[in-house]
Amino acid sequence: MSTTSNQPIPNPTGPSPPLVRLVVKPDRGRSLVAAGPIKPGQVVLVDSPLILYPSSLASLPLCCSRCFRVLPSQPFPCPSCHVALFCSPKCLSLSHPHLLCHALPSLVSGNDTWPDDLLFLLSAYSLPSNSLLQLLSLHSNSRYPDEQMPLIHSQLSSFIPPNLVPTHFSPETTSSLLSKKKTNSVLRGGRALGFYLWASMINHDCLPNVCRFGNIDDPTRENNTDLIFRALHEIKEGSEICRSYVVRSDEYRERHSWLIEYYGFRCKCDRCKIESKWFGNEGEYADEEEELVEREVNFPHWDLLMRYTCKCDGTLAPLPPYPDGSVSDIMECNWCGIIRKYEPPDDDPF
Ligand SMILES: C[S@@+](CC[C@H](N)C(=O)[O-])C[C@H]1O[C@@H](n2cnc3c(N)ncnc32)[C@H](O)[C@@H]1O
Repeated sequence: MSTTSNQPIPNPTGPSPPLVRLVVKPDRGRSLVAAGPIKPGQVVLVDSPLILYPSSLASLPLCCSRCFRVLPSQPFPCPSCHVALFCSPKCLSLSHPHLLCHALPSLVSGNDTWPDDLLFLLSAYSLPSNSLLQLLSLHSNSRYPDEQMPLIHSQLSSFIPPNLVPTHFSPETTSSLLSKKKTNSVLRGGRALGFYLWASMINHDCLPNVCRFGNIDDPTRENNTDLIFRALHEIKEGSEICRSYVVRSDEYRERHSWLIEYYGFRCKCDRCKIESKWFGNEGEYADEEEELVEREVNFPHWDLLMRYTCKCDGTLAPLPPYPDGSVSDIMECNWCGIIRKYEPPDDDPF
């Protein structure tokens, strides 16, 4: 059962009309579903970051503070803080979050306990009010430790001059912002963390039907910080769009602990229903032999898993359909970038 939301999905650089709509499901909250039939390889969603900020102080000398590409040998320093560096006059002119800019000289020379959280908070509080509220609307299932909150908020206050105090600045907002990090932040290129409003609405399945592309270092993409979601196979109208929050080749037990720890839910997808019974889990199978028979004979998802798993453990998705609408049989890995023709999996799964 689901409730249709009237909330439109603005997707300026994505498919038009949008291929997804937002619904609310009783067991998992906001969810994206296919607004019509979706073809294998089709771009389902393109999402730009609400914020993107350096994941640590160590990232600052390595990457552009605007686009987060690796810096050239002659970068352009920020004329205000002299700490942030930019890769081009264009990125320099677009600059970086104003509160972060103000705080960076003290932050890099100080000895704060939580510099990474301060980088996030200063970037978030620099957002225009409506974007900050969008960030605050994201789901979270963990609370920042209450005992650390007064200290981190007072450290944060010391970096914000009285004339720049943002509208929603308060210990409650700070606490709420920090609680969003674990469930929603996306690491980009190992050096920046981003929050993406619509991508954050995509729920999990251990047999996902979309995967995420978007190499931040791709020199051919102007919007290099966008995330692009492509369909792995055909998706029927009304079906939920799901990505995998875990490494898909991981065993049930690892997937289960990760999902509980980071996302606070127990996955009940078709794959988990079967694998949870395997030997060593909560299992029905009394011994390893019985389990191996089950894995080889009765695991209906083997072909699906193999077809879309690259040797590097990344996910393979078909290239977007050709202009005439025909589907490509060329697969691209979202992790190592390899492009190869679809090869049927070996017979022997193990
Ligand atoms: C990134 S958010 C996804 C959007 C979220 N449903 C919302 O309402 O904003 C992740 C959260 O969605 C829920 N979720 C995602 N996939 C789920 C699933 N397969 N089963 C149950 N809950 C799920 C969990 O609460 C998880 O912490």
